[in-house]
Amino acid sequence: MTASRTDTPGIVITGASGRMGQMLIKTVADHPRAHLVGAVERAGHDWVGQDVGLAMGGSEIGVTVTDDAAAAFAKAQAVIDFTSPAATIAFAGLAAEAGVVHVIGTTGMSDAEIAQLEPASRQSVQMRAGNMSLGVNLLVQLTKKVAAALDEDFDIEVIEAHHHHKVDAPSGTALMLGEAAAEGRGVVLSDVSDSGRDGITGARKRGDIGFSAIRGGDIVGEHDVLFAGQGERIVLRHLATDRAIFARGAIKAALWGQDKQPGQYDMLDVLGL
Ligand SMILES: NC(=O)C1=CN([C@@H]2O[C@H](COP(=O)(O)OP(=O)(O)OC[C@H]3O[C@@H](n4cnc5c(N)ncnc54)[C@H](O)[C@@H]3O)[C@@H](O)[C@H]2O)C=CC1
Ligand SMILES: O=C(O)C1=N[C@H](C(=O)O)C[C@H](O)C1
Repeated sequence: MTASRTDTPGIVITGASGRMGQMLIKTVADHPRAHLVGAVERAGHDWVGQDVGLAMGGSEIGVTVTDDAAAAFAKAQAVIDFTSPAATIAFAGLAAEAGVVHVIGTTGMSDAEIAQLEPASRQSVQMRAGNMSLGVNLLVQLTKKVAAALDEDFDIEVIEAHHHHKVDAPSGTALMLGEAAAEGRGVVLSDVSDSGRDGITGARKRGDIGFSAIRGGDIVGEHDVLFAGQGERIVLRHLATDRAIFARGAIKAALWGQDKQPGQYDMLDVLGL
């Protein structure tokens, strides 16, 4: 990791010791147009008080891990947050108070939890996406187009696979793809969503959008959108093999948000898709 220019936007990473936290710290520290100003972990975590570079097993980078998010945010222009729903709701309020861009990658949020983010977005730029990669966001647009072109003779199924540590299902990406398919078809996802099939489920209902989740090993993230018709199938697929794709997208969003008005945005806004 090299020192980045300090005249570039300063970024705080929350959940610093996590899989995404560590990837983000490396990617920000090496980024030519951003620099790391803070690393936040939950109170009581053994990284708190340590230099984040040393805690990650590398060389010192001069940023001490803290559990004082408000103090860290006060020194930053953007916060990149891949943590948990409860932490993200708290960070949204703190980001609004500090007036910094809040990039949210956390998934597994209920509709009620998502609604709790809105008040903060009146005072800060909030960019939230279940997947920050260019490839998945392109796939979202392709899914919408294919779903709009086909009728209900084609059954839509979203199939995802992730590592065995993942705690939420369907994945945030699967839900983005399901929403895109529903939008293309002109229906509301919650009216047609079918997930967690088990036992005597009855025949598949025409028009449903199904979800299946695989969990195993170190799979970074794989998503198929299957359009299954009579005598033919179309499969749109994205395979993530490196978490760097999510980190690069999150930093792009943090930089993009610097001159935007407060409000809620997604990765399609950032990428102009
Ligand atoms: N939107 C996207 O592109 C992507 C989203 N994700 C999502 O990001 C989230 C995190 O994923 P991972 O890094 O794999 O999980 P992880 O479990 O490895 O890391 C989460 C980190 O957040 C920390 N944390 C929890 N509460 C906290 C608090 N109050 N203050 C500070 N830190 C706190 C934990 O201690 C942990 O270090 C998940 O919801 C996952 O689905 C993951 C990859 C890509
Ligand atoms: O938890 C993960 O790892 C991932 N989560 C996101 C999701 O829920 O879709 C994005 C990516 O697939 C990795």
